[in-house]
Amino acid sequence: MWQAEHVRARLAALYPQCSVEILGMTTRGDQILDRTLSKVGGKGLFVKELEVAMAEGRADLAVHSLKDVPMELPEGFELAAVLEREDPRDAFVSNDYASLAELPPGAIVGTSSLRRQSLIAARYPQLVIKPLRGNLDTRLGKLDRGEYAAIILAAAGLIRLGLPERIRALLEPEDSLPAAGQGAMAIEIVRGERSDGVDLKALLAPLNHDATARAVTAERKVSKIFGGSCQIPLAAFATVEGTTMRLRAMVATPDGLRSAHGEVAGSWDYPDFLGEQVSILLDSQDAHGILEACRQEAAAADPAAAANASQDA
Ligand SMILES: NCc1[nH]cc(CCC(=O)O)c1CC(=O)O
Repeated sequence: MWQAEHVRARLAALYPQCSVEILGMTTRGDQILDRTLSKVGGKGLFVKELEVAMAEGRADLAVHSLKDVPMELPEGFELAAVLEREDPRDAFVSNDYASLAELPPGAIVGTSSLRRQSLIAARYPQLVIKPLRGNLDTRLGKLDRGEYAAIILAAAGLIRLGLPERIRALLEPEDSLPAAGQGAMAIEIVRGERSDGVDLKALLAPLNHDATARAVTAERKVSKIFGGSCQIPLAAFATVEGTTMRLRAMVATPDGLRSAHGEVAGSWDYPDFLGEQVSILLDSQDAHGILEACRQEAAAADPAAAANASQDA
């Protein structure tokens, strides 16, 4: 809702003659709180209901956290704009400890992200990772009630909701490489002109942030190459300086014991190419073997879920 309101306010400032209304919706991703997303169908759960509303003409655009948007949109939909990225880093949140390194052995860390789980398990094998779902208030409430010693959240969500003081430490990309698209918002529309001839994409173009859009294109290329199953800890993070893009990526097993890392840099004019190049680097460290191991492990644990799952960042 914060994100929708942000887009509404920006459109109202750009087009004072237009009225922009928010149609609040709850998605399956918001409702399913007892299971990790990877087990119930992944990212698509946050966008499907909004696409139905657009297809039925009840809404013209949908505002998403880009991290939750599947790599391939259904036929007839497109991303019209990617907004300037908020802080893309993961945040360490705790009432009693200042950093992951300070946590005592056996301390319980909350996260339902396989990527965060894998990174923590690799560096801090003495910690215990427990699932954590729900909206931000729910997650913080569980921390405050002592169910966890610490939790890991996207800094962007805490900042947007006015809770930056809850961030005890920001995890640097070197330690916790962000998920593809983390911290960026995207606006999805029905492809093509509206029936009344309005070109929504052109109207939304001023909201597009070029450097962010190029960076997330590279990141999402990596997700596309290795994606398809939510059972995979996957990170992809691009930064832009001038017209040079630097792209880092990682795939790993959930236990963090096997991982592949890569980094490339090049012109920001070829984000897909950079995504392919870094994927080749990962493959030279047996990334596909790692993914296969993840798939087999997931299928053994829960065959039905593994069959229809997609990426949960
Ligand atoms: N998967 C849920 C989700 N999708 C986007 C964000 C945070 C905001 C963002 O990354 O833009 C979160 C929560 C989290 O990761 O803590």
